[in-house]
Amino acid sequence: MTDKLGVVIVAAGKGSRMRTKESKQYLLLKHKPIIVHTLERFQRLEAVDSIVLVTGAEDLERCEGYVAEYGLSKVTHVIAGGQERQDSVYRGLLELSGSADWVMVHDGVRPFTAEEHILACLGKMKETGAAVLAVPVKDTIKVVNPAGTIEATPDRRSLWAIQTPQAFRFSLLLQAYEQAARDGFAGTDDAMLVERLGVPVQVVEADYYNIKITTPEDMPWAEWIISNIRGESET
Ligand SMILES: Nc1ccn([C@@H]2O[C@H](COP(=O)(O)OP(=O)(O)OP(=O)(O)O)[C@@H](O)[C@H]2O)c(=O)n1
Ligand SMILES: C[C@](O)(CO)[C@H](O)COP(=O)(O)O
Repeated sequence: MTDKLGVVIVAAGKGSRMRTKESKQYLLLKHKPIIVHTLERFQRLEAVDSIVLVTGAEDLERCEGYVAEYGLSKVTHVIAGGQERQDSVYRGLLELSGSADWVMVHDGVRPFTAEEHILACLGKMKETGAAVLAVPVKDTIKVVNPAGTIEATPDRRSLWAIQTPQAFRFSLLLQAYEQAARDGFAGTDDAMLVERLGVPVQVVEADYYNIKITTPEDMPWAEWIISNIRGESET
């Protein structure tokens, strides 16, 4: 059996919560677009065989330009995404079909995942078939009803904030996406689609620097992380 690892990096969102004219994945950090920082993290991993970059239809040429300019030789496909993240991931999976045994899905706007955490996620995936990075929540979380009244306080020890990469046996994730499409089910991450098949997904603890750049206040934090913790020489 072969052991090929494909990566789907999704970057076809509009970044509406960032409220910038330019989509957030193209904002610069240390003179380089965020999406390039993210791609470089996976490009340098020996375990990765190929990367599918999923982007907006209007940004295909720009992204192909980045692939050439930054020598991202593992990016084998640059394709257009869909309306929702789930549609974009599904299109990426279809490109890898037949060439990958394992797959990692990653948000294009998470440029600071530590190499040791990606490798730990891969290790757990090989052992169990499905693993995702996450961190324990630091706040007390409440369930609040539409009238603004607290209904419950879940035990914090069981709550984790889920990140990417999310890593799976390829056939399992494809099956989960096909089933979700048949059922018209929309989830907010990849694990949800696998969970609903009744297949266990393992959580691997990462760190709080693996942020998804989402809203304007994330940018100064991202600048600080890249300057102090996850520069190009750090992993
Ligand atoms: N149709 C979509 C929507 C999202 N994404 C990608 O999924 C990742 C996580 O999504 P999120 O942070 O929610 O990005 P946006 O959808 O761009 O943000 P917003 O919801 O603020 O518009 C991002 O890398 C984003 O580009 C995608 O590929 N295709
Ligand atoms: C997949 C994800 O990164 C997990 O935290 C996240 O769900 C994706 O985007 P969202 O639109 O911010 O939920």
